[in-house]
Amino acid sequence: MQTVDSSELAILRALVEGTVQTTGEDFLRSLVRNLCIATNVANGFIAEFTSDKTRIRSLAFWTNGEFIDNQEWELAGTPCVDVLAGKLCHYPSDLSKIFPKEEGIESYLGVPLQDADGHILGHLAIFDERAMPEEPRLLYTFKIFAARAAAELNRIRVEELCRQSEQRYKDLFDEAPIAYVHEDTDTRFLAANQAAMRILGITPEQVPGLIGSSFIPDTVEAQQRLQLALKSIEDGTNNDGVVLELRRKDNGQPIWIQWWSKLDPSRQYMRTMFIDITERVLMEREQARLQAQNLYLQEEIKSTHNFDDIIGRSPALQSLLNQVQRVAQTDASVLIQGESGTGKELIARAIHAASPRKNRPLIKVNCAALPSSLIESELFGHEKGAFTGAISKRIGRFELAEGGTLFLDEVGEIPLDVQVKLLRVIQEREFERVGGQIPIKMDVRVITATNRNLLAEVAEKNFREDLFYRLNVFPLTTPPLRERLEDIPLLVSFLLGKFAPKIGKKITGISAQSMQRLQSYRWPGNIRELENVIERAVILTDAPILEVEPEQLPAVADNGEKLTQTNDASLDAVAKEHILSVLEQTRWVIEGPNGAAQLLNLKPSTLRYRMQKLGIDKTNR
Ligand SMILES: Nc1ncnc2c1ncn2[C@@H]1O[C@H](COP(=O)(O)OP(=O)(O)OP(=O)(O)O)[C@@H](O)[C@H]1O
Repeated sequence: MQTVDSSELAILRALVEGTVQTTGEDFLRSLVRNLCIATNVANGFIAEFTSDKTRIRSLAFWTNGEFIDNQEWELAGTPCVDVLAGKLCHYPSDLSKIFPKEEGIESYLGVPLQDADGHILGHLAIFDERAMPEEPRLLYTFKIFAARAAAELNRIRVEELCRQSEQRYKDLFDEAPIAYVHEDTDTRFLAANQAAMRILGITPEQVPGLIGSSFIPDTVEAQQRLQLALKSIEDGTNNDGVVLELRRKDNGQPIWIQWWSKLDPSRQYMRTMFIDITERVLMEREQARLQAQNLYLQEEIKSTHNFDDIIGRSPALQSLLNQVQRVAQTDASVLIQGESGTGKELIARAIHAASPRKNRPLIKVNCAALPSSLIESELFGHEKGAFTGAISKRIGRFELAEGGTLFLDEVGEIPLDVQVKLLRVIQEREFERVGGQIPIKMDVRVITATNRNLLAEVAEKNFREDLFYRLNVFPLTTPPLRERLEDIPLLVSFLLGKFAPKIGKKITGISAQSMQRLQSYRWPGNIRELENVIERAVILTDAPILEVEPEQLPAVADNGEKLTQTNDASLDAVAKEHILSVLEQTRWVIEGPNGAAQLLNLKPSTLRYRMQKLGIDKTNR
């Protein structure tokens, strides 16, 4: 055993030097050892009580100049019982007589270690085989050591509580279903929880230093949203969270989040929370698509209320219908060529109706009725702000036709730049909205029709050859009416059944002479013209047997072209004259307050379509 420096200073030095450098277990060992040296007692220990307070467990144990392993022992029958009761307890001699269990031990000095609230944290004790007289210096020294020991135990306990609470917070942060990110004020990531990493498609290694704004795609709309979001954070008005569009880091997939961000009181970093609302946004998009489709289909029902069966038994028509039946079962692109009014649209609808897509919509785009600048956005839709006038997002016809068929009528009118895009879309089966960057997958069958000679347009470089072959996988030609004159009686009876009740006339048939007249006419306007002639005759007739007078059929040149007649009274001719005179009057201005469309009370697109149909072109004047 070491000799003791008896001065108070030496004791305090032993205490300070023995414990100042260390914490935790080392501190406790050093404290016990120095306590024994300072008090000149052979044995000492610091211990804690088990949670049921029946046993005692040492944290540091010094015996005769060395540490021994920590141990646990029964409390009952030892002087430690008094210590647990919160008392300092000193047995200067004869300890083993009072506590027979402590055989060979003569003296004992123990004290409870308490926190500021009086809770017992542990127990410090020294004991010896020699007597331990009750000297003030001994008690004084002992109490100083005890105070330090209590402070350290308290510190250890608080540290443990902090560690547990931090762990709880970390678990909560990590495993919360809501995404948490700590970012510095430049949106550089400091930490991200598991939900955030899962939503953003990043790994823990990628987190430090990632820039939050790098998740935002470079589209007008997404960037605008970000600016609005940042502003609302600055103004403190983002209480409901802002919706942001992001791209996942791992696969570039678009995601939408509802985002809250707040500057930490330290102003060093931002506490950001978000939830994944991609599913909701996609559902809303689908809902918008369905609403637009619904609207389109309602219009469609109105405009096709006269849609009826295909009438005719001529071999030319029957062979066409045979091909329709066959091609309908496939997904092949079909190009229907034929003169105006021969029933191309009817055939397109028949293909759709006989195809496996029949329960999905057939969406029609009349490419001639649209100004070329709008065709692209009509077909593919556009994002808000994609171009001047794109005030809100628009869903294109390809999207409306999802799962069904898109019928591009007058496909020869599509401008060359849109032809390139159309070709790519048909090849890759995906497209982007104008001004958008998200590729939209599509499952759409494309049927096209034209009354132009598309091959000649290809030769003239007005139509892309590659697109022509893409569209013309299965070519169909609708025969002109003059090549199936034998269908005229059937068509006439069908048309009488259609118009007479509508106009309110009782007509039972047509005179043989009139029928003969109809069958010897060349029908340059085909069935549409026949419809017009019959409708007009029904209006004019009062008898139950319909008469078609020679003057009701415009004279036709040998090549099938209508002869220009000064007294041409057909509806088309009258309409053409009227439109021409209005156009002259507006100096060929179509749109705007003084445009021809306004004067004729038509939509500009409808007027353009009619002009095209009637062959009205400024360059021919
Ligand atoms: N075989 C037929 N039976 C009954 N009606 C027909 C038949 N073919 C065409 N029609 C009618 O003739 C009119 C013109 O047909 P449709 O619009 O399909 O022709 P189109 O070739 O597409 O014309 P355009 O090239 O001018 O667009 C429609 O009212 C249609 O119902």
